[in-house]
Amino acid sequence: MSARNIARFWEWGKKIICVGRNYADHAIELKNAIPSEPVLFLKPPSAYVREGSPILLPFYTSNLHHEVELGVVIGKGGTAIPQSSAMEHVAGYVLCLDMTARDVQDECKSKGLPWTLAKAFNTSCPISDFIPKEKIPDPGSIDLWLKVNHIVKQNGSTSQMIFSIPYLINYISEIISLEEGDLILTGTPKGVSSVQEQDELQAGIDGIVTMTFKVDRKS
Ligand SMILES: CC(=O)CC(=O)C(=O)O
Ligand SMILES: [Mg+2]
Repeated sequence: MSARNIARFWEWGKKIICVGRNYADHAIELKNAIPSEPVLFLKPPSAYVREGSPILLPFYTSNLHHEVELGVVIGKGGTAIPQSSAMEHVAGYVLCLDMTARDVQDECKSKGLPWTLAKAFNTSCPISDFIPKEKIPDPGSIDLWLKVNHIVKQNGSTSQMIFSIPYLINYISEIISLEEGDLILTGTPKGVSSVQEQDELQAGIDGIVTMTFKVDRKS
């Protein structure tokens, strides 16, 4: 059997752990409180979609939002990983979209229900190519941007994160053991907005990666 290649981690079927409300400006734009501890939720591996395939609009939403986020790919698993050694567990990064059916999420929130339908549907996690760790020496200070049909909607720096990557790795791994190939989505800056069928989403980290996805309806 050939050795597994971390650069294709999305094929391994591991966990996708998402952090919500990790940027104060986004929490404020959605009228959410600024959290004192990370807000966590999960996506299944079936949420992954790669360039060349479309983001599919779920039939039950009329308000699908983009959220551009930095994804942290775990290279070495662990439980209760100390912040001081957390970065040793990182293999690299991907640029991610946390596609969110906002109307469904609002309804779930008002009824006290989990966000699964809003966040975990097929194609809800578009990702870029794998970015080796060495290419981003300081992941706590990079700019993420996203355009819809060539118009800039999101442009934020990971320096605005409320909880840093080492803090998140420690916090998450105290509760959910991390494994090689797991992905952590670290939250989105402000500027989320609605997308429609046939829209083109482009996102990037300057000088590092860009990615383009079309929005479509399941035929
Ligand atoms: C309100 C949200 O959808 C939380 C989230 O995913 C975020 O990135 O913030
Ligand atoms: Mg998000």
